[in-house]
Amino acid sequence: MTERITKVAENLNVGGIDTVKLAKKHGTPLFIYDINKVRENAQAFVHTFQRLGVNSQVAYASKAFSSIAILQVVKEEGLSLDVVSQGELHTALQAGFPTDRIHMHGNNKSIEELEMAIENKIGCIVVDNFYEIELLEHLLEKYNHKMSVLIRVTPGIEAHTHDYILTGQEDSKFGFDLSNGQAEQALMRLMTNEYFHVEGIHCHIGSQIFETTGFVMAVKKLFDAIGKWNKNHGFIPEVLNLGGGFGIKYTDEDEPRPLGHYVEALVEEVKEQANQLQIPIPEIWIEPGRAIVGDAGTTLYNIGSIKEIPGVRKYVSVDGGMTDNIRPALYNAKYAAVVANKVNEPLEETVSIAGKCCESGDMLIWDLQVPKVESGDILAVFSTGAYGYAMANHYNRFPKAAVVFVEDGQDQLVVKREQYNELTRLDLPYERG
Ligand SMILES: Cc1ncc(COP(=O)(O)O)c(C=O)c1O
Ligand SMILES: N[C@@H](CCCC[NH3+])C(=O)O
Repeated sequence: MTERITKVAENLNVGGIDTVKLAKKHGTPLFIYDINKVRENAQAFVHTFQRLGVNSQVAYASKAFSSIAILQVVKEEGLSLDVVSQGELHTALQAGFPTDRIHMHGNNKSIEELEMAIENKIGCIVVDNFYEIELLEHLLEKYNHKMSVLIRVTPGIEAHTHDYILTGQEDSKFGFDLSNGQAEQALMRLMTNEYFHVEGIHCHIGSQIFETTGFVMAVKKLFDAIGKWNKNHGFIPEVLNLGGGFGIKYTDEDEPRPLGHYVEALVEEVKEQANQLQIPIPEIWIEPGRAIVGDAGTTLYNIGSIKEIPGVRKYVSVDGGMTDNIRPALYNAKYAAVVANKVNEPLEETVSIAGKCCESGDMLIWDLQVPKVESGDILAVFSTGAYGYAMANHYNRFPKAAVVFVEDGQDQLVVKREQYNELTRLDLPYERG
């Protein structure tokens, strides 16, 4: 899939390391991240902004994969961070992430979450709804703290992606609607309260989007509003946060643009629109998650049972599934994979890769071309770095997989495999009477 994933001798090699050896050393299922690829993805965004001479922040959307180690890498690359919960903020603090570069999202932020954000003086809160404004009005006064905020708006854009990961359309649980005036009401309420510094506007149109058209349309819609708000309230945004959503390659059917291409399209449109309105070019922020870590991740599984139904299908079961990658079951997401210990062998058969959960829908890949597979082979599924470990669950009480980073020929365990006693650590015995 990437140039770093090479076929050396008989085995698949990722980041300079033989994946079959990694599977033996760390066990399976195993997430491996090619850290040089993470760095390369981050810099593709950062360098393009620098080349275009625009002030920017590239905030990693940590929902894609949050762990102390990955946030340390992201910090080293100079990115900012998007968190959507106390748990994600806690992880960021544990990783020593500079709090002034943390932005908080959420469509139902709790008092505790907001207090944690205020107490840690995070860089900004992306305000989502009127209930949140009310909570913040009380809390900021109580803490006597002035908070930088962005107003999250829904621009009414239907990007071309799966319905469940669309967010910019009018009928959405996120943000203030632009067309019905709610966004303007929110702006006025925030601008007239001394505890808020309204830095700008945020919008996110969805995830795994390839075309630049949706992003460009969103910028146009934002500037329509800015023009109006400028006239009505003298509002000039210092920041435009255009969210994440930049698509990556999962299979050969996907044709994403180079990451810098999305930045170029956004910057060009923002510059043009700002010039038309005769306002200074705002700082442009983006929030990629998938595009930073997605194609840097590969999952290794051990192949166990193989069931052939003559004339129908061959099911090849692996020792993970919807517990470590729920995306195929949830979004019908497609993945590419190879048998890691047989990468040089000719493709001989078509099989379907099943997970081990007690669900017929727990299928990772339908109709995959492979060499002759046998129990004990190692399957490597590509581009699992985003929303894989992050959405892992305990269905059927399977422990969570381990995560290993590979970089310059070295491997490092960064998230331990969960143990059975950890699965029951919150359980209390039943006591009658
Ligand atoms: C507000 C917001 N920002 C950023 C992201 C990251 O999206 P992606 O991982 O597709 O870049 C999401 C998720 O879709 C999001 O909801
Ligand atoms: N979790 C989703 C994307 C939604 C991202 C968060 N808004 C996925 O796996 O594709």
